[in-house]
Amino acid sequence: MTAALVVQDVSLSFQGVRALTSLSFAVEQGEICALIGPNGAGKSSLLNVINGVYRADSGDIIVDDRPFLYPTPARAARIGIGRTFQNNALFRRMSVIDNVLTGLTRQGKASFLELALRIGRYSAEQRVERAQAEDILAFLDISAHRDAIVGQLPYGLQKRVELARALVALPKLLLLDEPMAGMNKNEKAELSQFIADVNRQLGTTIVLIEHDIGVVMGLSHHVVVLDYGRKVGDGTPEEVRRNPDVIAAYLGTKH
Ligand SMILES: Nc1ncnc2c1ncn2[C@@H]1O[C@H](COP(=O)(O)OP(=O)(O)OP(=O)(O)O)[C@@H](O)[C@H]1O
Repeated sequence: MTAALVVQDVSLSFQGVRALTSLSFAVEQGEICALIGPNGAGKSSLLNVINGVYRADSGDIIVDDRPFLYPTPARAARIGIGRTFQNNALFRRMSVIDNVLTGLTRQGKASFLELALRIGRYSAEQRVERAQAEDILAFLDISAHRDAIVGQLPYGLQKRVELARALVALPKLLLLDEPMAGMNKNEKAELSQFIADVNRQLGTTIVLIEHDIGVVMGLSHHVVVLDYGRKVGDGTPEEVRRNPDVIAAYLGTKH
């Protein structure tokens, strides 16, 4: 089976601080892979390398068997990589539907003139995009909030809107940076269910960073553990839970 993502010998440093050191692992198609590790282990940096926010000092990111050369976030979106961020990055004063539509802005083919005059491919594209956005709102059960101002919604719903925005372009690979951060138990259970539905029903491969080990064990098929930028565990949730190096990395660490 072709891996959806291969991280191959990736290293990254910031002015001499090593964030990632010779990191390698593979994520199979259709998997939910959790990245775990103590604060500062390099998890967010790794997501930033995968979707082209940072350029690795060395090593390769391989997506669907093809090296992802000269990565940028725009190129990542074009090859089917979607992303949410650790801190809610929604437009708080805009409506839910308008926020979700911003997840599609790079897809249109209408010319500048068509856009300016709102003619030709512009209106056809708008109809298609609107339908795509409505579909994803329905899938995540937030259609009733389509016209609500995002900043006025409860936090759990805002996180679901963020997921909708990342999903509206139907990415093959979805990167979620701490999607449950700041949530209570019920909100976590609800979002976990939606993430599992996305994975099963849309077939999206998912890589997520999560600190709540209970959520990780319940949701993921595969767990990769980082500590000080190095991989210290890689396997099924059960294998990782029994790995003494992983236990050592977590001992004395509050999560
Ligand atoms: N833009 C940056 N400039 C300088 N150093 C950075 C930058 N981003 C990350 N680092 C450093 O790289 C290392 C890894 O950080 P990173 O944020 O990737 O860890 P993390 O595992 O995501 O942590 P957390 O769980 O706290 O989000 C840390 O030492 C951090 O201080």
